[in-house]
Amino acid sequence: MEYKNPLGVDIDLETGVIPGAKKLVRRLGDLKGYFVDEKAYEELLKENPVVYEVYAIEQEEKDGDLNFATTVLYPGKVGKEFFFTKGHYHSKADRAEIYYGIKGKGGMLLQTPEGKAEWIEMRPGTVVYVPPYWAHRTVNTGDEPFIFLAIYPADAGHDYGSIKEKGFSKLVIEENGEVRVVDNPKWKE
Ligand SMILES: O=P(O)(O)OC[C@H]1O[C@H](O)[C@H](O)[C@@H](O)[C@@H]1O
Ligand SMILES: [Fe+2]
Repeated sequence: MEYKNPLGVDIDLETGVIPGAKKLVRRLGDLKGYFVDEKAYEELLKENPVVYEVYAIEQEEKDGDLNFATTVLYPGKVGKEFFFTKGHYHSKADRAEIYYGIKGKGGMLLQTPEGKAEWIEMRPGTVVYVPPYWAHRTVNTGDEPFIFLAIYPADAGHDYGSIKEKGFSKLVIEENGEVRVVDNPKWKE
């Protein structure tokens, strides 16, 4: 039997950086078609800001193993809609996930394949359980970076297709200075 080495790393709780992790950067340009207000999207695209960064420690895609990653989701809006992560189902759809809020303010939109949506607020210390089969997207509803940790099965994979095409049935927007979760007018069943 060949054993893997255990690993301990310290997440920088101010910046979300995991030393030695693989860094992924997603700019607004990587999120084409994701926001409802296309005019506001094109306007902000001139600056093409970084929307989020992911620091991941990933293992081979094997049953039984675990990956973990921090995400630094920057504050901002496209029209009324707060910045969010793409959102995905797992390729192995029955794989669950755990999120843990580290810094800032936001939440998670979850959705079943039938379009039933849930919104869970997250702040530092919040643990969110993502059950099998639910798509999940995080949203920054504050004015500082929203940083969280996620732990997920190494063989879960990311299935972006249906969210990219259809979006979530709910939007998280700012209206009169308040955070609102409203029906998505462009949602396609
Ligand atoms: O992949 P996205 O939907 O863009 O979300 C960004 C990332 O958020 C978390 O860190 C998850 O653990 C990652 O698996 C995911 O890739
Ligand atoms: Fe996931």
